[in-house]
Amino acid sequence: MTAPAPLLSVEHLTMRFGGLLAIDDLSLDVAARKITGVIGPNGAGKTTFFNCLTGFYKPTIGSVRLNHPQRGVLRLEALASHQVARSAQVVRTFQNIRLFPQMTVLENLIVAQHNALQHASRFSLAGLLGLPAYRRAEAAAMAKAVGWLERLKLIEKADTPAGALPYGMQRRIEIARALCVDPLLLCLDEPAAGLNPRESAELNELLKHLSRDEGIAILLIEHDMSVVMNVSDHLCVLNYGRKIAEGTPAQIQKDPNVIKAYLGEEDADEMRADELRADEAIDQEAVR
Ligand SMILES: Nc1ncnc2c1ncn2[C@@H]1O[C@H](COP(=O)(O)OP(=O)(O)OP(=O)(O)O)[C@@H](O)[C@H]1O
Repeated sequence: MTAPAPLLSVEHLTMRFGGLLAIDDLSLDVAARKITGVIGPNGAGKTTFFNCLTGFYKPTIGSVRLNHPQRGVLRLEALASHQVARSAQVVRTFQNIRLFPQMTVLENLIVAQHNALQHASRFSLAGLLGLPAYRRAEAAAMAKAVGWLERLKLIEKADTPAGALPYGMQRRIEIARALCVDPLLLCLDEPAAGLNPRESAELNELLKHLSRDEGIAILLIEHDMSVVMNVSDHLCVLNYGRKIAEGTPAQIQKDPNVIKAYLGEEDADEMRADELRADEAIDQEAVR
């Protein structure tokens, strides 16, 4: 049986800022309906990678092809950021929370759908006159927002200003807002940052639900290993802009290049020596 075509194919992606090579010849496939984690030490190029995928940066070299089920192959590197979200249905969240804090949770989710509403209003006239097409689009936007708030267990907070809610809940609202754009691929930049262990565990469940039950592919940048190792189907490790390893979480955890990148050469040697000593101790114990 042949493997299904990847949802996203990144080929030879390179991003240069003057003399700095932030992404260095990166190639990576992202599977549909799966969670792909992108990890690496600070400054490895993870956010730059997201910026190249989502139209915020034009890569210096390389291509990013999305296999859209209805629209065929789309070249993301040639699209502006609003087209990446609207036409390619590749949606992202940011490291820092970007909700409208004075608006209610529900309003934040409605605003995310302004493109659909703008179209239905034919850029204001139909909206001003309250024509049926606009009213239908408004009702659909409301139903979608309420649906996601229910599924993400946020419905009780629908009328609360987003800025008044705890940090972990605001992170969840950001994900709910991104879901209102019907993503095929959801790119999450450190969604566990600032969460306590209980909130991180809830995030794990949510991400698994979105990929397994809702069929949404997720690209996940995350430093919190309790999240990324738990939920990822596949991992890509970057260091100084280069891919240094790729595989399942179990493979990545024992990859010597990854251990070296995170711990440094000396600490990695020390860790290997500790492991050898522990193995020897077990062998001696077995002989006795
Ligand atoms: N707009 C920019 N102009 C110049 N250099 C940049 C720009 N954006 C990122 N960089 C540099 O590119 C490199 C990669 O940065 P990036 O933010 O992608 O790393 P990261 O892996 O996301 O790091 P962190 O985990 O700390 O968020 C860094 O050296 C950073 O200083």
